[in-house]
Amino acid sequence: MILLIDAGNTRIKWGIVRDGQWLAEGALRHDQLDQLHALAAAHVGIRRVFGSNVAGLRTAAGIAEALGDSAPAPQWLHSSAECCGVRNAYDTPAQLGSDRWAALIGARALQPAACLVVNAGTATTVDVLDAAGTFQGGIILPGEHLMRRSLARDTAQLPLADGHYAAAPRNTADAITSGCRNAQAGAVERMFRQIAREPLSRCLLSGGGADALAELLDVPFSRVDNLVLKGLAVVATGTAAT
Ligand SMILES: Nc1ncnc2c1ncn2[C@@H]1O[C@H](COP(=O)(O)OP(=O)(O)O)[C@@H](O)[C@H]1O
Ligand SMILES: CC(C)(COP(=O)(O)O)[C@@H](O)C(=O)NCCC(=O)O
Ligand SMILES: [K+]
Repeated sequence: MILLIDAGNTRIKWGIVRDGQWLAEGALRHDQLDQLHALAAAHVGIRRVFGSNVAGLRTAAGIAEALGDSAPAPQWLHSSAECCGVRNAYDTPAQLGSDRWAALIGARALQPAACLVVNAGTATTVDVLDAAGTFQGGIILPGEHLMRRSLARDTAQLPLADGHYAAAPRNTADAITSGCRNAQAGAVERMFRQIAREPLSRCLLSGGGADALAELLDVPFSRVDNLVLKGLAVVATGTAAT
């Protein structure tokens, strides 16, 4: 049994796999890390803890401390030039966020064709994976919530809006929500042009903001829950868990 952890800037996602099957999955806020101990203790036989952490050294230390003696010490994925059939063309491969790297590896295992790997979290990342399995590059933009928060923080008149999406918004809250969501969808649709002509090409959409984004997208896509965890399972076990 393996405990997999995807520590992002907003939430810590976790999953437990045994013999290629998911036994349980969930998510914690950063102030709920202490729950990890009970979680690990409830699954007797965890032989490895493997994760991606883009939330800083304090989070890594907090996770290790919270697990305590309930599980082995966590090991963390580092982005590299090649892993599980995926090649990393980043100028400095190790600089790529390990969550992006895990998601690319998970995507390749799910879909052996050109694909756009979209992770809509605190930040939104949109990464181009070609048909040969090479990560060609990708973009980072603020996620929808972060966009909305930045408008509230750095303008005099704009509130922290929780409006509805509209094609032609007629009030401030809807204008902000729709603008930020259009920015997300527009970025994905523009990046998709790079692979649109490839056979069977599509987007794989994951992350806390994926459902909102999916409602708007005008390109072929599949929703995949916890793609980062799925990629971590591939790295840890050599195959995709189901
Ligand atoms: N209903 C929603 N609509 C749009 N975005 C959402 C929604 N719910 C959550 N999110 C986004 O999902 C993020 C949290 O998702 P998650 O994938 O766990 O992020 P991270 O990996 O950065 O911790 C939030 O910061 C927010 O941007
Ligand atoms: C882009 C990210 C902030 C996304 O983090 P998240 O929104 O999932 O919390 C993270 O992948 C990161 O810190 N990357 C390092 C820089 C890079 O990938 O180039
Ligand atoms: K992300």
